[in-house]
Amino acid sequence: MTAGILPDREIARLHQSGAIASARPLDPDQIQPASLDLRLGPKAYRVRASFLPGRGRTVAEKLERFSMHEIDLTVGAVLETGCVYVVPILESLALPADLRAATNPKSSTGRLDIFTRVLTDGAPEFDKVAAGYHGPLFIEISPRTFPIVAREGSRLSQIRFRTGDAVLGGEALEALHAAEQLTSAARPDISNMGIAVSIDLKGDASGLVGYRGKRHTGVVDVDRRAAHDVLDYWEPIRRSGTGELVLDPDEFYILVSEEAVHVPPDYAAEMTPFDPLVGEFRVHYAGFFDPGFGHGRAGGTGSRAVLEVRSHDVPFILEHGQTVGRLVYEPMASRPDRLYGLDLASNYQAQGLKLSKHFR
Ligand SMILES: Nc1ccn([C@H]2C[C@H](O)[C@@H](COP(=O)(O)OP(=O)(O)OP(=O)(O)O)O2)c(=O)n1
Repeated sequence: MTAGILPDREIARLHQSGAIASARPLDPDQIQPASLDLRLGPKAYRVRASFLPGRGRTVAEKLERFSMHEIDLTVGAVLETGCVYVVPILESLALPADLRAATNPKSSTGRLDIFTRVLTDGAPEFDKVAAGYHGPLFIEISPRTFPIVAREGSRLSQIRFRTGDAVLGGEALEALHAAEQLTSAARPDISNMGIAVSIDLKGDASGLVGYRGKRHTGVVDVDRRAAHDVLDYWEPIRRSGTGELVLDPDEFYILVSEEAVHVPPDYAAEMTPFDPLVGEFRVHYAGFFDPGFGHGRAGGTGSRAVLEVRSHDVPFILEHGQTVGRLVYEPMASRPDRLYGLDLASNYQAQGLKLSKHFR
């Protein structure tokens, strides 16, 4: 198979062959152009603290030691901020030896500041699924800003499957940018680490720059769209005279990229946080960008990247145009049948500054 990220059709094939098994039939829109959404199983475990199983150990073994309480998700339950939960996922894997995977919170999950990571048996790291992995998947969930309601079947994270190592280096990325214009920056900073994405602090015509999460709000139901009023959960942030924004330590911000970004149909991208050694702040969740995101023929012209930003330990002054992340591009093993924004109920195509789909 050609090196790269597996498209929708190949993910469906993995499901048919049993390499992706599920306790329930897949939801009709669960397979995305370059990823599969993972669904919560019927039970959550409230654990004392986050953990990794480590080599040779199963997550179930560790849950026996660290679980404080079991929660029934068949009827839905509130997951509180500051608490850590582990939930067995409905899908499990029996990957062929040449296929590995990576997981990531869905964009909607990152925008709600729900910290999630996926665990596999024997894993020394979060969010990486070893080539040829056979076994269950578990998700660790820790809501940071808003308490949430989740239930069996809720989709908080997603998985991408890849073969080989085909991430584009600096020169290949320069060539792709010359052919396809990956960001709207006049002279983008391109390196082996990806193409730079910077922050917009000028805002829209009304001067709106972003949002800061409120504290002590009501719950957000992760399965309900346009169900919550923005101002009950978010404080709008307006442009300042100087074009700076001081990030309060441990507050959560939704901001937007200065550049429009573009993922051509034969590629997928991933945003990586800006090197935190350079600053005390970081784009917190970043995430997967689908083939077709921001693509003109898929109705995406002008799509910006949404940036979930936090400062740690000290207040940090962000300035307009500062680099906050990098988009790393990787070819698809073959072109997906469906692109983001085309034939899909895509929530964020052609977005500007956009909160998650749960708000109206
Ligand atoms: N920091 C990020 C991460 C992603 N995206 C964009 C690019 C993705 O292609 C798109 C959708 O991402 P997900 O599939 O993760 O999001 P959801 O599944 O929540 O949304 P949808 O229902 O639209 O697929 O959001 C973004 O603007 N900013």
